[in-house]
Amino acid sequence: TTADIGLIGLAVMGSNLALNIAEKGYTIAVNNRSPARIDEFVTMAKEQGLAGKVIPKADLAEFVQAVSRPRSIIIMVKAGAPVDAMIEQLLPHLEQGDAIIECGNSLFTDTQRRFDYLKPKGIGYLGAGVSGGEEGARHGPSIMVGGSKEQWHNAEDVLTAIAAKFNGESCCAYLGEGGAGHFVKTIHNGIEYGDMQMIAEVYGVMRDGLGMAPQACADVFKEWNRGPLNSYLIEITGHVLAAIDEPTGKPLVELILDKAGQKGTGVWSAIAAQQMGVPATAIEGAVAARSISSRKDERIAAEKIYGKRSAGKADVTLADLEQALLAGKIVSYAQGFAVIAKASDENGWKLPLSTIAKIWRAGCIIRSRFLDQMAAAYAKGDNANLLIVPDFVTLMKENHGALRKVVAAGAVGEFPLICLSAALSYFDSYRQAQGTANLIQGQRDFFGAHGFEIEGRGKDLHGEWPSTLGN
Ligand SMILES: O=C(O)[C@H](O)[C@@H](O)[C@H](O)[C@H](O)COP(=O)(O)O
Repeated sequence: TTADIGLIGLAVMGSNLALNIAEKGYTIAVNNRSPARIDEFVTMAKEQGLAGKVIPKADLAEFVQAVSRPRSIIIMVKAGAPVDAMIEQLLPHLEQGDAIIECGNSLFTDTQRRFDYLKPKGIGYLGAGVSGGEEGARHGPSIMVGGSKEQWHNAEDVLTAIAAKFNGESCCAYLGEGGAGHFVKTIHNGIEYGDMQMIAEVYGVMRDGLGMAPQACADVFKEWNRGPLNSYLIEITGHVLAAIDEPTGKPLVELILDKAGQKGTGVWSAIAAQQMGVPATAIEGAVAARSISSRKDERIAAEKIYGKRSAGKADVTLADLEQALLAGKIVSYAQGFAVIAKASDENGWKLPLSTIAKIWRAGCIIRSRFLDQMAAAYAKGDNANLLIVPDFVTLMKENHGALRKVVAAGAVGEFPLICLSAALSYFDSYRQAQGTANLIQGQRDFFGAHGFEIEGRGKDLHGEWPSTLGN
């Protein structure tokens, strides 16, 4: 028998994807740098009754031969140089029309480069962003595919079959050429950062401003998961806050060190937004908050200098916090989708915003009921900023008051609300017809003759500025 598809890289995500593929009835050839890991995988497949669908091959040439042509070979190795090394190892064994499907968290410019490198060799390259963590990979992730359209059709059945389903619809789609898939995954992660940071900021107000214990906070998040905030991140927040550390019997969350890790996709999404001139303050705020959190010693020292926050009880209700979170989320998604829309134009990807919202409704980390509303809103046509899409205008009008109240209480109450306040200021800037950049234009012209525009008079005008020499 030959395999329908091949997979190299049997670490957690790779082996779970392979088991998912076998479970969906496809025969899969597997390979891994260390042969021992292949044996472990075969044992796992046996335990799950899937061994009949697995063709283990330690030798790379034999592995490639075991996959039916035109071949689709998934590689699940560490992002960066290991991907390029894997491509070079595979190339001598591949034939015209075969394709490599790279499913790691790769930087989209690397994916674009690899796509361009392999195209003249007649080898297809698909950069597929896979979201949903270990559980998602095993039982149904969200899959954002970019690259060679022809080879996508070769792998389409398998990838759509293994992906999560929302109302029976697969959360896997082809999004565009080159690095389109990995770009969309990167922005998914940027939005994920924003969601997580806003949830953490609200938890901070509950803990320090309303004196709530972790279990009480957990109960509130469980309640919110039955409402408009229904989402995977709200759901797991309830579980994390309710978890008890067995050895001590204490709430686990209170023992976890408050230093957030980050592997890079948040930074990539913030950089991409900046480079395209699309304001993504919520994503940038979330990245910055993780960086600040990592400076634990500095924070301890600074608290000694300035003292602990002293402002007492926060003047907000739980309902305010729920609405503020919803308003903050709308702004963060508006920013994320604006970045995607701009990247689509700049790269000629024609990214289908409605489809992206659709494939994020299940399987991925940001999956939520909210995304179903967004898919419907974007299906109505224009790629406008979410903040002016009718359905979301109503939601924003109903909820920005609470965001304002929470951010104001945060400022007075000495709560660090980097993300929520960034979202509010973006909203107020975006809805302000007459802003203050006129002064900046004057200042730029004053010190650098950069020019300014006066409507009806001209674009590159200059002021007669006094000299400041000697001042
Ligand atoms: O969509 C997903 O399944 C996750 O986003 C996944 O890709 C991974 O968990 C993040 O990359 C972690 O990112 P950080 O380490 O940067 O939080």
